[in-house]
Amino acid sequence: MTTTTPRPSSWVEGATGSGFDVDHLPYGVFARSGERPRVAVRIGDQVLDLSVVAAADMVDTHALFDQPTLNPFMAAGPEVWASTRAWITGLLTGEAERDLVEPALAHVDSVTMRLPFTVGDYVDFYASEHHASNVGRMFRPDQEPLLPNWKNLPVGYHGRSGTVVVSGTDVVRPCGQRKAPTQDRPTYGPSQRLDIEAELGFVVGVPSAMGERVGTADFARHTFGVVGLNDWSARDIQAWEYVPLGPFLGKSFATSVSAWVTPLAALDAAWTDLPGQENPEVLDYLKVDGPAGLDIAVEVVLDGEVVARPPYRTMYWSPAQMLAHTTVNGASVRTGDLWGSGTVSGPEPGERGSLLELSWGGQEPFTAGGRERTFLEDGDEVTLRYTAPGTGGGRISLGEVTGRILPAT
Ligand SMILES: O=C(O)/C=C/C(=O)CC(=O)CC(=O)O
Ligand SMILES: [Ca+2]
Ligand SMILES: [Mg+2]
Repeated sequence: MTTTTPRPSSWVEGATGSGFDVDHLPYGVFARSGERPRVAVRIGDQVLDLSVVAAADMVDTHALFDQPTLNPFMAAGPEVWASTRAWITGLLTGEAERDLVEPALAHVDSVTMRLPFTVGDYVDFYASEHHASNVGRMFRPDQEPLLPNWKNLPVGYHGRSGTVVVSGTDVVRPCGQRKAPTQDRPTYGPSQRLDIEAELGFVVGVPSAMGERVGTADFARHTFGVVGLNDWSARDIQAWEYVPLGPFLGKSFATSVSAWVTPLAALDAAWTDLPGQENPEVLDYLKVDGPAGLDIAVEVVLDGEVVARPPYRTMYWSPAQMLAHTTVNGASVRTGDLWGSGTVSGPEPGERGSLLELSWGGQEPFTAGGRERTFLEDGDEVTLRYTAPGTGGGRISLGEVTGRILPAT
């Protein structure tokens, strides 16, 4: 892990120790009634309207912030990301432009946060060895838990970008076909095994051309940042439909992402070694140089209680390998492409990132809010929280993802 020099704190009240000081500075899109949505950065519990301060400060990229999505800023590339971060840090730590900044601050609770970027393609991976082994044991009890390809390539599937929603959006219980092994015929109806998947999402900033491969070393040139991600999953629909082409309607009804996108630069102190890929050794295009994993701590909150603490650093496949694999056939990526890490599960029972695993297929209920629980009930609210070491010596809080289950329609 990199050693860090403490950075100055912001003069914004409450920023110090909030997880949202100047060592973090995540971006989002906010709106107030009657106003057009614009790009903001978060400091403490305040949103700073970047469109206003950039125009007043005559920043030459100011037009990137007077936008309803982060896409134009994300496409602008690493030099603009770095100069913007340095400019914002100066505004929020120095006194010189405080008169300009203060009127552009608003409490997060006084604005509505929008989906921060227009999602291009959404791809979801399966990068946790512990999750993949647990699911394998439950879905395919008569086979080896990990299929032969699993340690040779990061397994993934294409999801549905049009149903990616921002944190706080309610999720209607999906209906679909399901067939329990004990039934002769499938039935149709509301999912009875509705679940969460605690994941991280990675967002592409700089596109690549068709025919070009993005190597693992080029990860930071293309990747803008990280969001919290809940890949809601209907296990009964999934278990019946997934053979042989993979998840389809069991996961396409909603995927929630955090309103705040943490730029990669805020994770400089979080890089850590992968758990190890020696047996088998991976092909050359998947090799990584140096620490490629991320030390991000996840919390799953159900019914107001933390029910799991999945550690992202235990993931087998790194984000750089997922991007390299996505483009190794010459497929291009676009600004706004989103890829999910796959469910984050650690080796311990209390580190599992899905209710499927926490309740072992519904057979071993766990407790939350003083009650026995298996899958999601109508009215349940689930929040995923994420923290990582910051470059200032403390921890940063990545954007949380929350969603409530509404009854099937
Ligand atoms: O092994 C299976 O059939 C199960 C696959 C998944 O649940 C896919 C998925 O969303 C992967 C993940 O989030 O890790
Ligand atoms: Ca998933
Ligand atoms: Mg999904």
